[in-house]
Amino acid sequence: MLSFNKNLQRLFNIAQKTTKTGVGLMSGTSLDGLDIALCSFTGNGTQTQFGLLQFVTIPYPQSFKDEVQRVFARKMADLEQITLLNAFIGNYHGELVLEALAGWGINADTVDFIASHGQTIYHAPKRLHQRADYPNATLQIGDGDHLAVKTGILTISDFRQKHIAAGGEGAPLALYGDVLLGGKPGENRILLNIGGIANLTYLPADGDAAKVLCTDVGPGNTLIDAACRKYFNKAYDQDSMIAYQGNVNEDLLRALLHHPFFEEAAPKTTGPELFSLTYVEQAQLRTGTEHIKSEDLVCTLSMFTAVAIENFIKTNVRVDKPGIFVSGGGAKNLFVMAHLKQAFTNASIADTTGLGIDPDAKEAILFSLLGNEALCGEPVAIGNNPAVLMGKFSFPG
Ligand SMILES: Nc1ncnc2c1ncn2[C@@H]1O[C@H](COP(=O)(O)OP(=O)(O)OP(=O)(O)O)[C@@H](O)[C@H]1O
Ligand SMILES: CC(=O)N[C@H]1[C@@H]2OC[C@@H](O2)[C@@H](O)[C@@H]1O[C@H](C)C(=O)O
Repeated sequence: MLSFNKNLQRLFNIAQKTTKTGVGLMSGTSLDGLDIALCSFTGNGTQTQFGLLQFVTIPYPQSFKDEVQRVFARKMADLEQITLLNAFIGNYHGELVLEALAGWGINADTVDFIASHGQTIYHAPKRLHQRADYPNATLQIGDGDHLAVKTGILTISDFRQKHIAAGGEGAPLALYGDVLLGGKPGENRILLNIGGIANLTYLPADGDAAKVLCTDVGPGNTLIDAACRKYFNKAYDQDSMIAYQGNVNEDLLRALLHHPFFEEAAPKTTGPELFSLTYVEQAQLRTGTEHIKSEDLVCTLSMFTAVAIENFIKTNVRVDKPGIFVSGGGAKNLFVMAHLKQAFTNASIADTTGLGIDPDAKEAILFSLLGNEALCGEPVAIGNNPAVLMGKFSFPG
């Protein structure tokens, strides 16, 4: 009798289950913590029935953030540190999953799969590295084998490489989930995620997948957070309290908005490799605004995020009365949200709660959904994005 690896038998059994339970993990560019979403899935593709069973963000200790910051978005970094972190993060994320499951009173044996994004440490689309002989590239660490062995749960990880191999920039992957969960016939919708970087998916009212647009649009919270860390020793500008104490410096704002990224055709991606404090300091030097008050700097950076989003939507998504649904930590940035509401008086703007999606959980849900597709889906053609199933399988035993 033909015998084969037990892991493959287990994989086959999970893929055939009518309803699957999956854990989605997202550790974003803000480095605030690990988002953990426990979801149930029946079916796949546009027929997916999905439920968010539990969600938690487990904050990272400062010591861990400091260790990741040593290599995060840096052109020059310590190769040993990257190697150590790759194993460490995989194992650490496994521990955090076990902690979350224990907190929910859920036995790990009842979970069919983990879908893990890992931690992006460098994102290098060709538009950034500009080296003709090299492809688009991106690197997420926190190896899936460590998660699988730590938790005993089948783990699917490293989703972005297939996207690049098939012609994409490795991001944003949000569209694969947004199309399945967020579209509504008869409504033009924009699903805007304001994380470290801001990205959006435009879902047209006629449901035409060819017209769907998903792209990064510019900085989200990354510059605001970096300035808060440097000048106020705070992780972020809670409820925009600092921004509201300052004024926008119009010269600096104009200089910040002056970069070829904003003129490039979508879809396009970016990251803190470009939008860093170095970018801001160069703009300050050009405009002689190095000595403005720190409150004015945070206020101007908040306006930069808001205006970059406004400009993108007004130039590229010219539809009447769109419904704009915001997710990510930036949905709580009062200053940015107030500007968007003022800029789009003909649109309805709310967070994604109205879609039945917890705004903080959206990206973790996305990865659980991509995991479900990796197990039992079909490649879907959306806009000019690669029609591929993404993710690599790691077995516990
Ligand atoms: N109450 C609040 N007021 C203002 N900003 C907030 C608030 N709560 C969260 N944020 C912002 O949201 C950020 C975290 O957002 P989120 O978790 O969506 O980022 P991420 O998932 O790491 O990013 P990305 O999607 O780019 O990978 C914080 O760093 C902070 O800037
Ligand atoms: C390389 C990378 O990690 N990109 C992230 C980042 O955070 C927001 C934006 O930049 C987006 O392009 C992407 O994440 C989301 C989950 C995505 O792929 O849709």
